[in-house]
Amino acid sequence: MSDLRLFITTTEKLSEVLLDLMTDAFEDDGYAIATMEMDEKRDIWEASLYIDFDEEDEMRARFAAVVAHQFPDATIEREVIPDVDWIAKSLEGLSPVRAGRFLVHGSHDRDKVHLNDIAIEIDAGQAFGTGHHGTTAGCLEVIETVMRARKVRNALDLGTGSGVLAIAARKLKPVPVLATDIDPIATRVAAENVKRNGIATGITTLTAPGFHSPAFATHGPFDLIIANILARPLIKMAPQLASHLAPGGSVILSGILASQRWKVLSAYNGQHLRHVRTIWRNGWVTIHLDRP
Ligand SMILES: C[S@@+](CC[C@H](N)C(=O)[O-])C[C@H]1O[C@@H](n2cnc3c(N)ncnc32)[C@H](O)[C@@H]1O
Repeated sequence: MSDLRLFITTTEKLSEVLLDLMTDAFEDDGYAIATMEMDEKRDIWEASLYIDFDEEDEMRARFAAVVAHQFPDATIEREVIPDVDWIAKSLEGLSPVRAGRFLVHGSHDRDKVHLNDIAIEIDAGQAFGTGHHGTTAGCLEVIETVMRARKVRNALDLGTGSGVLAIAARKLKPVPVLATDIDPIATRVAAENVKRNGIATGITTLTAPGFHSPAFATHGPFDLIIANILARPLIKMAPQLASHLAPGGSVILSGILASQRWKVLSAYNGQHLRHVRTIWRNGWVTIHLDRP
């Protein structure tokens, strides 16, 4: 388990350069690497390397050597990572989460919704997706950007979990949304959450592994495909996902660790999709691509 974080404070652009250098140097040794936005307005980012206490001297020297050429003036700072009680932490994940105009909140926080919020009510339960995870929040942010900027006539939320992203898309624009999950419990929870959010029609929930159902052909091709799963299945399903994307369509991928970003990007570039933007949150990335 990592106990210590060594990090360099930088800007968004330079954090990407640092991430590449760090990935090349440390990924094969199994070290966790992350870039995090600390202050959006002032463009302050941190590029971090997670290590054990007893290797601090050695790893600090390696880190300094890796960045020395391109960042000769970089200061390597350190932070001790406190022990976290993850069970307590997950139960505590009940405060509302803001991502763009979306506010994802539990039923006990209805009074926290402001006039201009697009509120999504999800209680922590048996399916993933209360908005607290960096991947969900990243997807919400990109959904808003895409649906405002592009002509989206229908959407697919693959790996819907609690249904949070499908609900978000439908609340932004009254387009048909197909929400699927490999797990029948998730599909049931998603359907309940759709109703609870006052959406009577427009979202179809379906249990299916990957693209294995004729429903994808019936409902597709899609102008927007959102898939917050994990890097490995996303890489594997790149050809199928691309084949269900309409011309000019957009794709939002998440569940990807920062260190896996290039592998996912190259799988989707291989399907002639173009990288538009990456959002980094707590070591996870959300990738927005489109079909030119
Ligand atoms: C990280 S959760 C994402 C939930 C929600 N979309 C969100 O963004 O918060 C991933 C979901 O994908 C589902 N999943 C995993 N592999 C899948 C597959 N091959 N096909 C469909 N769903 C899958 C899981 O059951 C889980 O509910």
